[in-house]
Amino acid sequence: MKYQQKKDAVVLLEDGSVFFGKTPNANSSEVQTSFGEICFNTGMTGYQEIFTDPSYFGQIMVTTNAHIGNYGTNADESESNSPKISGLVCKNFSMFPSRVNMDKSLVDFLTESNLLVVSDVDTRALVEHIRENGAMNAVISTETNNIEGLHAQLAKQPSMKGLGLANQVSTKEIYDLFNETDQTKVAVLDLGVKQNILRNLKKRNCSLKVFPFDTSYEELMSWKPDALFISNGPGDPEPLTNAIQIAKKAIEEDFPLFGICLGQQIISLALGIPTEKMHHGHRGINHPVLNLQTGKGEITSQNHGFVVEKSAAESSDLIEITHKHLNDDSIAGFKVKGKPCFCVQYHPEAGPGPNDATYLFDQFIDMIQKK
Ligand SMILES: NC(=O)CC[C@H](N)C(=O)O
Repeated sequence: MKYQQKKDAVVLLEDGSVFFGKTPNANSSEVQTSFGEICFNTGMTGYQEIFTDPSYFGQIMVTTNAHIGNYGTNADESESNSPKISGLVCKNFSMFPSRVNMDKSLVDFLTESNLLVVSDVDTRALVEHIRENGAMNAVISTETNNIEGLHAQLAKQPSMKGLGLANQVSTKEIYDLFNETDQTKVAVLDLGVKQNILRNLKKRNCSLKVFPFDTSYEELMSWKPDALFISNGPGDPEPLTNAIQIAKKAIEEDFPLFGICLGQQIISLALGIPTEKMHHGHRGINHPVLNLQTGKGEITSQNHGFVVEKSAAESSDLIEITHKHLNDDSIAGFKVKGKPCFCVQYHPEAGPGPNDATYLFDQFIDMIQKK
């Protein structure tokens, strides 16, 4: 058998808390260790989309759904070319997946990318701990007898606050996604873009050119796009000065601009409205949002650990807040007054998650056509 016996493993948090589990995929003769910021996702399904979402780069994912891996993986369902999390912590990890259209087991999918899985963890206690004590760095390891040594190494890891990570996940080369029937040229600034965003734009007859995170505004414009899109992505938005400059120029020049998640944070910083680190973030597929323009609720997919500073957003006369998160009243979306520019903190593309908010892509196309 390819994977023999489960080996003991540990989840150690920055505050010294220790949770024990087993790993189904560590090489039995080697020690394996991985660092990252610990976070949890409450989605009951969609683990492959979550693990391959580039916004999770640098994070160890705890899944609250008790069964992970039971429907395997399928190459068509990835949000990028490989898993992007730093490691997985779960309760029950299935070694015997079953689904008609799966092409690989989750254990193979993750092991091929050298990703450590720690299962059999009391994830309810772990999640409660993160909820109460906030986001922090953690290490997962098969080195269960060296807690002190691991803790010393963990103390040297950088904090997620202040960390720019788009350079780790953005495309290295410019690439095109064209359709015969394409009508609208959209330049995508790739800070870690999810495939489902590109699919949603293509579905609406957009010709896309995807640019690396450090492309200049002038180079983006030299393609003569009709609009600009700033993507989701990992890390703190604040160090992404080039992206912030691009948003600033687009807004100044009345150039159509749409941003999702990290994209919203970048647009906010471009307007001088600061962002801040949240206590433990929003990550799941049933986050309720109120659309303040229609008065309707939307159930949304979310994945963010930073947020636009609420008091600064509310007192800014540059923006109109269009969406609010119904759990904590945080800023879920805004538009820039008098400019063809809007953004949301959540994921209208879903992947995974509900499709309540896909109208935002239509709104983007309408905005471009009006312009
Ligand atoms: N999904 C995203 O774009 C996340 C944005 C940012 N990295 C955050 O955690 O808030």
